[in-house]
Amino acid sequence: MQARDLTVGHGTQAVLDGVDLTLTPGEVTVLVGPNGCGKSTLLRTVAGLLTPLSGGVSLDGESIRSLSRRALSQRIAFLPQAPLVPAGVSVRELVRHGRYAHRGAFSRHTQTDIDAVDWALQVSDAAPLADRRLDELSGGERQRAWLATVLAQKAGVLLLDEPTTYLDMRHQFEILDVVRKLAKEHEIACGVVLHDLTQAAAYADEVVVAADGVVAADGTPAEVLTPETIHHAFGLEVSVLQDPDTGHLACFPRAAVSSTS
Ligand SMILES: Nc1ncnc2c1ncn2[C@@H]1O[C@H](COP(=O)(O)OP(=O)(O)OP(=O)(O)O)[C@@H](O)[C@H]1O
Repeated sequence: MQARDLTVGHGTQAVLDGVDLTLTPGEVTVLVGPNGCGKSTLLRTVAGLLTPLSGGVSLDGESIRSLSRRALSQRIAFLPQAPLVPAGVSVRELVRHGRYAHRGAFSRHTQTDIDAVDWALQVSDAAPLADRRLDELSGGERQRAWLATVLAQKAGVLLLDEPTTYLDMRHQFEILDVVRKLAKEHEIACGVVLHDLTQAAAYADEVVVAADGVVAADGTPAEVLTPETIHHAFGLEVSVLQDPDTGHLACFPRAAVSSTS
């Protein structure tokens, strides 16, 4: 997936300008930035849910504007930040909806659909919840059900807006492990919004930092997650240290800039 010279926003109001973004099969790209900088707006735009103010998005060289909604859903799976919870729907029924793009509205589920739903429930650790009603689950349980739904879509591009919200620490890491494994083993191009810079450093091949209406930096975690860039984007002084066991970077906040100046 490629976005070139993209301006995204709402109505006539631009939020991010001049964005070049490439999501590559087999790689996890993590989008970070302060609240309100435009991460969700960008993700929704490359998912085809918002029209860019200028520029365009293409999949394998084909503009996404030329694709029908169904064709787009076969190729791009998108998990929004706070999906609306349908009343009375079981987790398995919800996850089955993830297969909608692959079958007609009135056709029956094939064995491929059933296998995809079972697999998605399994890898999201949502299988024990399959027969529970979605509106009766905790925030974290519900998040795993939603994740299973987009995984069942089996699209080549996976876009996740803060998928670790509500999850306890173990499930946060498990979900990010699943995302990374999917990218590496199934050649899926993953774009993920995260707030935790240490998680971004551990799971991203590429980090994109949005701030002040533009992409302020992009590159590998080591190139991007520097005290200078973080200071510029978040107004926060941090120490960036390397975990001697994993080699991953970890960010330790020291002080918000406004409180030290
Ligand atoms: N539907 C909308 N209509 C008008 N403005 C919007 C709409 N949705 C978001 N905005 C505005 O667009 C800007 C970017 O919002 P967006 O949700 O993309 O930020 P974000 O980086 O994802 O934030 P957060 O980290 O808080 O989730 C904000 O100023 C927000 O108020």
